[in-house]
Formats: sequence, C-alpha cells, structure tokens
Amino acid sequence: MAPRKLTPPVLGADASQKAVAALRKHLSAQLSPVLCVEDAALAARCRAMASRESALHASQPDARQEAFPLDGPDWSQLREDLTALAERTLRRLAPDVPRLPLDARLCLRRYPPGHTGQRLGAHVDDTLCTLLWASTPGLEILAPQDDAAWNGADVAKVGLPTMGPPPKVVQEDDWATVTPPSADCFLFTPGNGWSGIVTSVPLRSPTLHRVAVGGDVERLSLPLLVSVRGDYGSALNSVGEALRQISLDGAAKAAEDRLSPLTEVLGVELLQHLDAESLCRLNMCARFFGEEHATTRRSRCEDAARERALDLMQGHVTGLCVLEGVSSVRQLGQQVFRAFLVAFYKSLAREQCRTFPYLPDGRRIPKGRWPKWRQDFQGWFHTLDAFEAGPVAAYAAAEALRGLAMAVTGGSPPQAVLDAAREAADRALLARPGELRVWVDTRRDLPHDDGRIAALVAGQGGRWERNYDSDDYSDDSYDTMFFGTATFPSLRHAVEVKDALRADEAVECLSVQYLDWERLNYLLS
Ligand SMILES: O=C(O)CCC(=O)C(=O)O
Ligand SMILES: [Fe+2]
Repeated sequence: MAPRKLTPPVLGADASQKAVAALRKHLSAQLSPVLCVEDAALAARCRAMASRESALHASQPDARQEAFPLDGPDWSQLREDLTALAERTLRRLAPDVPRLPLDARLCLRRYPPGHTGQRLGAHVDDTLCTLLWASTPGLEILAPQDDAAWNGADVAKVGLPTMGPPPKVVQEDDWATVTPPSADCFLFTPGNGWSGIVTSVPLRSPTLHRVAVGGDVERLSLPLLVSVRGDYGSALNSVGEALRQISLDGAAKAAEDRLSPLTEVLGVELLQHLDAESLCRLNMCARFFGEEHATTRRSRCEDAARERALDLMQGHVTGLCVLEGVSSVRQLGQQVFRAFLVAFYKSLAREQCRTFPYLPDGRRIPKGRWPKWRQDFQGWFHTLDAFEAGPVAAYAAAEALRGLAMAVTGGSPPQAVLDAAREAADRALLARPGELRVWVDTRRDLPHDDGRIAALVAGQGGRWERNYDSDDYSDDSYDTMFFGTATFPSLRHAVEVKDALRADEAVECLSVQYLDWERLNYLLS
C-alpha cells in the first residue's frame, strides 16, 4: 500500500496575524507537526549547491544513505542564510521568545537510487527546530490512524526499551509522506528542545520522522539543525534531557506531580537562595510540571525571580521613583519600568566587557552574557543574573537612570537625581573587580626614580614596570622611556595611592589605557 500523502500548511511571507495564529494552533494540535516555509531563491541555491557537492563524492556501493560534512565559505554563507530564515520563522510563530543566540549545523544527505523501504530511521531531532530542504519528497512523519489515542509520552518512547507498560508500536501505515506544495518550500519541524523554550506554542509532541524513499531517483537533502547556543543553551538542554527522562520514566505521575511537592519538602523560601541559573532551570521544570500562581499566572520560580529582581532594583531606581512621585519600584508605571529595563540592558551590553571585564569571582565576563532583548519570563532571569554579577549592573543601572531622567523630564531633571546617579555610578566603578593597569607619565626618562615609584605602587600590592625603548641600541644605560605601567590588584588600590603618586616629583600624570574612559581618568586625576 502506498503511504498516505500529507501536505503541510504554508507560512507565507505575507501571512496575516490570523493566519499565523492558525498555524500555531496547527503546530500544537498535530502529533508530528510540520510547516512549509517558502523562499524560492534560497531553495534554488540549495538545489544547485547540493547537486554540485554530491557530484564530488563517489557513491559507496550499497549505501542506503550517506551524509557529507559541508566546508568552505559558500556553505558557511548558505548556513547563515538558512539560519536567518529559521530564526525569522521562529520569531513570527513565537514573538515572545527572547532572541537567544542560535547555533546551526548543516550537512548533505544523499539517498542513492535503487533501494526501497526505510533509509533513515525514525527519530526526533535533538534541536530547537529543523529546517529541511530536499530535492524530492521522502520525509515521513508519524500520523497514526488512531491519532487521539497517542500522546507526547507515547511518541517519546517510540523505539526505546522501557520497564513500564508496553509502549505503543508504530505500524507501517501510521507513517505519512510529507509532500510540499511547491519546490520553493522548506519543511520546518520542532525538535526536542522546543518545549523548553517556545512555551507560547506548546506541542503535543515534537516531530517524529524518518526517510523512506524508493525508485530510480537519487534524493538529496540539506537538513539545518538549529539549537540554542551558550549558557542558556546548555542550561535548557540539560533541563530538556531531565524532562525527557521524567517523561520516559513516569509521564503520568509527573503530569500530576507538580512543583508543589518539591517546595513542600524544601520550603518555598528555598527559592530565595538559588542563583539565577538554577532558578531558571527549576523554572523550566515548573513550566512543565509546575504550579502557576493563581493571580499572577506566573510559575512560582518566575514569580520568585521577579520579586527578587525588584528588590535588587529598588536601590538603583530611587531617582526614578522620586521623579515619578512613588515610593517603591513596585509602583512605577509599566511604561517607565519597561523603559528603565531597556535602558539598563543597553548600558549593560555596552559596558559589560570594557569597563568591567571581570566578575567578582575572577572569571572574565563571557561575551554576550546578557542579550539585548529581554522580555517575559526569561527577562527576569537575565535581570537577576545581571544584578547578581556585581557592580557591572549597578553601573549600568545608574547610567540608564541618568538617560531616563533626562527623557522623563524633557531634558532638565533635578540636580539631586543626577547627583545620586553619578554617585551610584562612581561607587560601582570603585567596586570594579579585577586588575587595573595605570599608565604613568614621568618627567624624566631616567630610571633613578623607579625605586620610589615602585615602592608606592607596591604599597598597594601593585607592580611597576618602566617601559624600555626597544629601538635604542646606543650603549648608554638610559634606554628607558618617559612612562611605565603600574598594575594594581584592583581599581580601588589605584585610587588609594593616586594622590601620593601624583605628588611625587617624578610623576607627570596618571591615566588609564582606555582614553574614552573619562570618569575613571577623573577619579584618578
Ligand atoms: O534527509 C531528510 O529528509 C531528513 C534528514 C533528517 O531527518 C535529519 O538529518 O535529522
Ligand atoms: Fe531528522
């Protein structure tokens, strides 16, 4: 019996809000959801590049399926363009999902002619989502006749050994062949990581699929496997892994067994003591199995994160509360509050690595730790994470406050508000962790003064190094320059000794290496 054919709905470039809402419903309702995404130019590029690449590889005798890694600038460019299409698709379906950094893998699969039956076994992709171009149909998805009798846990168990009750078995006629409506289509399918991230489009299950293709035609495909990169990616993935375990080992029990028993055992107060990342992980679980707060409709973890972030913000937005005539950050109007968070994030993204390269525990701040876009529930974790990271957040908050005070008052905020923000920024700067190198210009290029300067610097735990003129090959011993560097254990150490250093007759002036770092120069002057 020829397999049934199934044509997925198309997400057109000009789809209305209503059409997109219908597609979301479709994704949520299907056991193995698939959408088509059209892009004629990209599809044509895939076709041309896939056949060119395939021609470079000799066929293995009897291979039912071969996969080739793709190297070189053309493939990198294509991967980027496909990833951009996947991201656009994702954002149209779930605009509330924060812009998480994505990673994508691309390979070429070749299904040589002359075989029948299954060519790539049934699986769910370990991705956030997958974008698939293929030269001909051949992808099959699970679409059982008794659809209503299946749930997500059944799909997760397909093909796996289990100790529990016998899993559902997929029959041959439970598969349907996906037939896109045109050759310009890509197939978009959610993977295992979807549900941990795209909570606004819940799924019955991610897409269980396989490839079965027969006949005399060679089939080529380019699957783009998209996942979330970085800390969040691994945090979310490990939660995804744990959740899969839970759903495999005891789905029925877990669905009933929400977060409340955990908090009953450990106490709700526990949530106050978790760091942002742990809270985020727990929240991910809570969103699956957790209890919502009856009035806020947020999960308990999300609520706890929000409360803690508000407490931490309280000290930083005093000036804003004064301007708005309220006494607590909780009373700030939603618009003002949002504007503050946007300004805070802008400032954080600008300052984090340059002014504050180190976290209080000595680690370097990883690039992109705080993404610019923070909305909805993950925003609270980013906010909390930032405020837990020491003075960098206090500095960003003070900077944000100053800009916002200007905007709120049409350019003339009360001096007291500006002064308070300035003071908060200076305090944050003085608490900057990590080494600081100070440039010291001297009045003479003679090394005679070095002992004195070195002693002053060493008094604050620092070290002094005179710069040498590497081009000076003359045999006099004074091939030293008019400057050197003093490296202090922290900025505060430098500020402690700056007056004594500047008072020394040998010292001309002090500066820090970043010339646009005006405030620090001011503090050191
Ligand atoms: O080749 C195909 O059409 C599907 C490939 C696939 O499912 C995968 O690479 O995960
Ligand atoms: Fe796949």
